[in-house]
Amino acid sequence: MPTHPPQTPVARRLKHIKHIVIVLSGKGGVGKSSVSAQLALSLHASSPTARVGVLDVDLTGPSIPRMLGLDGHGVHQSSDGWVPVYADGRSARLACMSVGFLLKRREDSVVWRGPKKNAMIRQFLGDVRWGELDYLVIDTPPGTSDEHLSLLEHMAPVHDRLSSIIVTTPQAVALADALKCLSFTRAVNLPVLGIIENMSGYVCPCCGEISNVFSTGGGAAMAETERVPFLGSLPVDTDLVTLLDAAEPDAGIEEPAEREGDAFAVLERYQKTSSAKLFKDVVGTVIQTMSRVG
Ligand SMILES: Nc1ncnc2c1ncn2[C@@H]1O[C@H](COP(=O)(O)OP(=O)(O)OP(=O)(O)O)[C@@H](O)[C@H]1O
Ligand code: SF4
Repeated sequence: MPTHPPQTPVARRLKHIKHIVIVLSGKGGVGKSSVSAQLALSLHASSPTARVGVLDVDLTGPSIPRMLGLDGHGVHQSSDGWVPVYADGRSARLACMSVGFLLKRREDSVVWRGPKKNAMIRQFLGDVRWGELDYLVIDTPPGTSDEHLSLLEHMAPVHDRLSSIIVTTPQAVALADALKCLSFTRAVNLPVLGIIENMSGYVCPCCGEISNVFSTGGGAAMAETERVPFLGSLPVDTDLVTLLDAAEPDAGIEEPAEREGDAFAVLERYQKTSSAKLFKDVVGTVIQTMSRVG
């Protein structure tokens, strides 16, 4: 009788997740977290039944809770592990987990050495009750650090369901770092769904016209040279900043039920931004490519 190797806690937890997308960037501040948040919001909107999770492993700079309007929420520890925070309330189709939910205040910082970060990542992967998901989006720290290696090591049993997206801006320094990221994915045999060029031009808040303030097209050129799909260009969109950065927790609101309103507002308002319209095409390509990869 053939014997199967015992499943690791991570493999057991991630058993019912169809696709896992790791979002990477070579440099900080290029919009990796906002792309992760938009990817989750757009995948959620891509079908009335899509179930999406977002895991924020940017341990020293967690911004996903704020971007999804979930700041101030806490994580519930059940007898069967951590229950993620749902951005869409009882529909429970958009689940989120971040170290940000474990900090007392948003300003608190995480000052951990490598082994503690590794343990936290293992706990995130092995202890969160995601249930059945179509997509799990993982936001990572900039560059390729210990966190990335821990993540891939713990997820080795589900490697066949992993893929990645690389986010860059058009500037030469960002592109050079994005290239390092691409070389990392090749070294660890991680499929790349494509490259996104963020902050590529500027959307005029008056007329919606896109102007090229800095150079654009570097991401597309890099994708062509490196024979990686180009997923699209996202301009600087002031509506997006207002939405993702202004989801400040209201000091007067303490009840979780009232706080839930912030997340619903983000879900609704995002779909009205010009970024959401552009991102719809990105997500269409991502879904198509993912079905070929994993
Ligand atoms: N297309 C865009 N239009 C306007 N603002 C954007 C856009 N993309 C990102 N931003 C803003 O730029 C800032 C940095 O973005 P974000 O936090 O996503 O970057 P990051 O690469 O994840 O940074 P970190 O180094 O913290 O990991 C945020 O204030 C975000 O709202
Ligand atoms: S893009 Fe159009 S509306 Fe916007 S500032 Fe220029 S001219 Fe005015």
